[in-house]
Amino acid sequence: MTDTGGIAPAVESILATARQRGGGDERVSVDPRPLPAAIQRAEAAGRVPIIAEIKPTSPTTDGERRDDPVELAEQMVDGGATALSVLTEPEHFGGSPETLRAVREAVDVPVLRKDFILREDQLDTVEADLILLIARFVDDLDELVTAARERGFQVLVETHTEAEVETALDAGAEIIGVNNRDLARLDVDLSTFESVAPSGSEDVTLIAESGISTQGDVERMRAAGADALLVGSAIMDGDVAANTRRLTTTETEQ
Ligand SMILES: O=C(O)c1ccccc1NCC(=O)[C@H](O)[C@H](O)COP(=O)(O)O
Repeated sequence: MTDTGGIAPAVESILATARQRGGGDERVSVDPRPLPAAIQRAEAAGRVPIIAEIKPTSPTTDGERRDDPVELAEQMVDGGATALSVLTEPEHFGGSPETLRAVREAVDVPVLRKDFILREDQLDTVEADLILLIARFVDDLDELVTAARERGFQVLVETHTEAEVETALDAGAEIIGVNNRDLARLDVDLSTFESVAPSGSEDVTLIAESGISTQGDVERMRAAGADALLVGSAIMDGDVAANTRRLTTTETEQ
């Protein structure tokens, strides 16, 4: 694993269970719904491209939301979500591969599998349009990016530092997320995206992740170059359709 030094106990626990988790028996083959095209459609329709996350709970959330994930997904799409992110991690986030399967069947937007994937066999758990790989935790990013693409997945490489962005670009990443949440301390700082996101790379789709809750936050991340924003807690807390609509209809200048 690349670097797990000095990370929060909750994340140590997430990684320990991820190392134990098996993968699928059969290699998956995905015909993905393209994220860049979905982002373009949202922008043409005057909506901010938001990837709304179905996150029943997390180490930094109080309690668990037990609503039907398919209903939540449909409400997010009604609210204008460009894509969905579905947690499949069971122990710390209340997710499951079955949830993702059901959500992907019910909607027609791209669906990201949000999990802590460390090995190739874990790619074969369930079909998704995109898969998340966290640069900090994957041993050989090039190898896993290639393995994911061979299965048809689009790959979102998550970063938190400039060095990780370099690693992602070296691995040929075309979709890069900058997580404003520091997985070492679990604190969130929106200036992370502003300082770490690469500028001027037209070929890369840039996603600002975590800590986005207000229309001001949306404007700030868009002004810093985010093509799309990944939002979990602020959408899951309350009326998910209304929360999604509030963020997707923010006026931004790009
Ligand atoms: O969300 C957490 O508490 C968390 C804790 C430990 C590792 C990862 C965690 N979250 C993963 C994410 O990247 C977020 O779910 C996602 O970016 C949405 O963030 P937010 O909008 O702040 O819920």
